Amino acid sequence: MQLDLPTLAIVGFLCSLGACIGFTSLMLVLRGLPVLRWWVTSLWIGTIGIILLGLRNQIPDWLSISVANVTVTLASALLLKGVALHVGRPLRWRWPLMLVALYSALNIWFTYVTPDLRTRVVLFSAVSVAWDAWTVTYLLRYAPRDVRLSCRIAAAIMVADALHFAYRATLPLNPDAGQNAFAAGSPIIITYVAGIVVGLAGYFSLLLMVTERLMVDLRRTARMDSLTGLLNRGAVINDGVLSLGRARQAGQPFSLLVIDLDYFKQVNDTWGHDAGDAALCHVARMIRRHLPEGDAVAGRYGGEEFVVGLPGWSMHEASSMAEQLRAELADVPFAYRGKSIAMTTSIGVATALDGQTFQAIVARADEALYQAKSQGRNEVIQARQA
Ligand SMILES: Nc1nc2c(ncn2[C@@H]2O[C@H](COP(=O)(O)OP(=O)(O)OP(=O)(O)O)[C@@H](O)[C@H]2O)c(=O)[nH]1
Repeated sequence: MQLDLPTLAIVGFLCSLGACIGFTSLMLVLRGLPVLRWWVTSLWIGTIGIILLGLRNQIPDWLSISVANVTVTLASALLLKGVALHVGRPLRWRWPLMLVALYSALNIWFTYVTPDLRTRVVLFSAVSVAWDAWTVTYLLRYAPRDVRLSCRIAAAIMVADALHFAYRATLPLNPDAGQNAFAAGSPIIITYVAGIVVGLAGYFSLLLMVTERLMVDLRRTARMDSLTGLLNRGAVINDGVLSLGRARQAGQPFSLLVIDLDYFKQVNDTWGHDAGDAALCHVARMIRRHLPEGDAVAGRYGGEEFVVGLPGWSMHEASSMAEQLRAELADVPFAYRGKSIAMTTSIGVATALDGQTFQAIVARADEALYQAKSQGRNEVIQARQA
């Protein structure tokens, strides 16, 4: 088998083209994922650059050298923009464009002013290492915890890419290479093969990042109450059980509130269902404001019923938070489209007894809540501690 440079260039081009087609299809299917737009644009522009580089001696030099190199480095800038967006640290154009401009100027200088292929090869490798290092910094420094694994894998692949370019940068320095850096023989062939392998791994790492992000979003959506943004019933039970377990292990108390709006049917009947929805969101916001940092669990347990789990909180502390919530809601009418909607709430409070399950604590808080309802509503009642 003959592994010559033109053959490897064609293989590289075909891989790149395949990635363009694959990622463009993915972008069409996952409409609305902005990072994919950056990455797909980067892949197409990079592929155009590879085509132009491959047409050396068949098209004018200004196309196969200058435009081709600028195009390839622009593709790296677009990839970086996508990565920055993916990790939630959008990057301004100014610095990437300055690197593109600096590299382009040097490339043009060593093509037309003092032509030197060896310097151009070193420059190309150096700027590729710079892009890799910049992108790795974003991936490792800013990746949110929930998508960190795929970002770390992508960073590792980029480090491999940087290493292969660093090695390639040393090849023209070999005295045997003369003005024809590509005459360096098998070492340059090895870097081309490595480039193709790392490139393919790089495409998969982009796919991995997109997949992990989608999985995280899917899990979050499955756990969320779509109206209020709090946890839904299933997630409250799931997280509540875990939170109770952790509190027990740490020898801490665990208290729980069940909050139910009073005469909520009347809110719907009087002001309309949209106003009812807005009122539920208003209560959710209020609950969120009162939540302590850390392990607390808050969710919508039923139609107009909310549950708040408070690990480390005693009955006394939980009751005083419940009283603040009740008073705040009763004292400040909810403003909705110029209307003022008065609302009150009844709250049951319970603290975990020895060995009691999460659901059993909810049931005890629920009993206290119904006592509050039967006593006239707008009240906080503590569950019996026996
Ligand atoms: N707007 C809106 N209303 C809801 C939602 N879920 C449940 N409800 C309404 O909440 C009301 C609950 O009514 P009831 O169970 O009679 O309770 P209530 O009127 O609050 O009376 P008490 O709890 O006894 O004070 C019903 O009218 C439901 O239609 C929702 O997501 N949005």
